[in-house]
Amino acid sequence: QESENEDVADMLNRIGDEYEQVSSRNGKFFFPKYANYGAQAGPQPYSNAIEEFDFIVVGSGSAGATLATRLSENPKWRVLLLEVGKEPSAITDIPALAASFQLTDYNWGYLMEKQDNIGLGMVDQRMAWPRGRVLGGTSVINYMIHVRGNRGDYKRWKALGNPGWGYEDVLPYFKKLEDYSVAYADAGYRNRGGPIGVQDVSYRSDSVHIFINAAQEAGLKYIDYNGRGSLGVSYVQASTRRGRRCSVENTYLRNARGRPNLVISTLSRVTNLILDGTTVVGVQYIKNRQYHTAKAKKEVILSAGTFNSPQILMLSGIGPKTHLEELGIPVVRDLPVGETLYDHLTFLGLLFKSNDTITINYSDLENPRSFISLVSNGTGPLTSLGGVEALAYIQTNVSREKDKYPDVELIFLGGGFHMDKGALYAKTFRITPKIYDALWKPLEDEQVWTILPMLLHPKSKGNLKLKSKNPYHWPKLFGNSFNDPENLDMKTFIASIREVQRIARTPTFQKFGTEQVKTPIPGCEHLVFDTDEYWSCALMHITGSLHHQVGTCKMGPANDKTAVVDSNLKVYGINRLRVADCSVIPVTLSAHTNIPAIMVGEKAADLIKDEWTEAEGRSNFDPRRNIKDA
Ligand SMILES: Cc1cc2nc3c(=O)[nH]c(=O)nc-3n(C[C@H](O)[C@H](O)[C@H](O)COP(=O)(O)OP(=O)(O)OC[C@H]3O[C@@H](n4cnc5c(N)ncnc54)[C@H](O)[C@@H]3O)c2cc1C
Repeated sequence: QESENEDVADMLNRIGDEYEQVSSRNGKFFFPKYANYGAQAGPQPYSNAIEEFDFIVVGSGSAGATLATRLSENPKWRVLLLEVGKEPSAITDIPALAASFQLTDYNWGYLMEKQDNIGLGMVDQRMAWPRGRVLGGTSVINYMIHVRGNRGDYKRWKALGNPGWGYEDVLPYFKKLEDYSVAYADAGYRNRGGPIGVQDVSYRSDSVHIFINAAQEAGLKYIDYNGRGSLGVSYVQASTRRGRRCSVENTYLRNARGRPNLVISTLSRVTNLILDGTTVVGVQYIKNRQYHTAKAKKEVILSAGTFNSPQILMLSGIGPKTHLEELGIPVVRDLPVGETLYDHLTFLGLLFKSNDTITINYSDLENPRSFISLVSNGTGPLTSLGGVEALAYIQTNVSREKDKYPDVELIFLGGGFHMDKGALYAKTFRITPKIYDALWKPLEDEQVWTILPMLLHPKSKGNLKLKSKNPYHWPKLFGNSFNDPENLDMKTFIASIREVQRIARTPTFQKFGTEQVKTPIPGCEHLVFDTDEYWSCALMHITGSLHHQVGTCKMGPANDKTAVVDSNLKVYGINRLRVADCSVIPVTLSAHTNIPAIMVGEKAADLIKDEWTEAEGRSNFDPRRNIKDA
């Protein structure tokens, strides 16, 4: 089911789908025709009052909630935050349950389009591309791995022609957002007192200590990967406080909610921008099956995420001309929206057995005492980030970088998909029952740990297109993975598998009888295990996404034909419109993307405050004060 509410979708389809200019008491607006059908049954075109705000932020995820919180620090500005999802529940704060929220309606449930050389071991050959649809967005359903990325990532970002986005520019925001308490920290790069807690995970299996020692024995340095450099190994750092999730909802937003100038509207789906020529004057959204209009005196900022910000732009006539014309959407501005999409892929089948009891004991999670430890002192098995215990950043021998720069992240799990007997983890990755039964089922009672190698800088580039002009239809998401002309993505994966094998062969691991699981993956049995050909086949079957898609509203200078926004996050050729979320990130990052998205939200707030405070004339109000409560 590609539309999450067929009822409304059908109704919208019945109404017809021409676009037209609509006059209202507030002037002439550009609406899809189906927005203006007051005589028919169903949603009405307007709620009674058209409310007016200074700023409208669309989407309350990692970037949007951060931005709305910071903008509403100015009591003179009225800010509207629109979110299609509902409120999260206290259960989402429990780190060990992270994976389970993907199977709830807190997840949009997007799927990558079928491709013939990847996802062969996944249901319908389609990879899961989950996204949070809840107040707080994906920060409410993610795994809470706290990573900023490598200095070199931001060097590349700036070098593409984006002043203000180099490492020295963004570091103050990474510091501002955090409140760290990890034991091993590169103190000059860290900060206390920000909204997002950063902790070590209190619960660790024996296997993670062994991994950390073995990785060092194999030559990796122990590091604070959020410090000056990120090549090396470390216990995972978690976006938690007292062992519980720090989302942007329960940190930034929850403290800002009492402000009379911040209006938060959940269950509100923005369908399109309202344009007066090429100036954005507001948005149209559906709430309670009724159309509403909100006007923005200053700006609209799209923070609907990598899939939905480009969707809203295109539904509003801002996007690739030919594509919009194919769908019958009148073109307001021809821009390469959706034409860049990078993702982080991971190989799911690198499993190692031990003859000693060293891995996570899954039944600890179900023990009532674990719940008591979490509630009473924020410790215990339930603080585990869904089994993620350590990270290592490596540069494989096929990397073409001259500088020291990681090309793969190794994610250490002190367990694996076998732990829940196929009930959850394998399902979230859409592994077919045939593959689960062959590879993981025989391991259900064994001591098994897993390494997920994550390709940091894929050479393949995907894209996003609209399926139709119906706002309830999912956009089409093309990963286009493993399609780089030199096959470097596949080669880097294979090189990383060799590195992991080297770590597993260290005396430290061998003391525990460590042995790679050699069960052939169904579909690859005809190949000799552990040859490059075997791993290529395995990669085509069980490589999954780690959900770090970026780039669909790419930032770049005016002469960059792939750019949608400039370095101030402004959409080219359109007035009073910015995008602030992962979609603007123009490069692959050596990071998971929650913390970079919050950084984008923080920086967007300062860009906007600077511009409008200047315009309004400076007053005693200091828009950059670092409020204590948020
Ligand atoms: C399962 C999973 C695990 C992850 N684990 C980690 C991790 O451990 N560490 C990490 O750093 N990153 C992780 N990530 C990635 C990271 O969480 C996301 O990249 C980041 O949160 C995205 O932030 P964003 O602001 O771009 O968008 P989002 O946080 O996705 O926010 C977009 C918001 O806009 C809303 N929206 C969309 N369309 C509309 C509309 N039309 N009208 C109104 N509202 C709308 C959405 O419902 C959503 O709330 C994970 C992602 C997933 C899916």
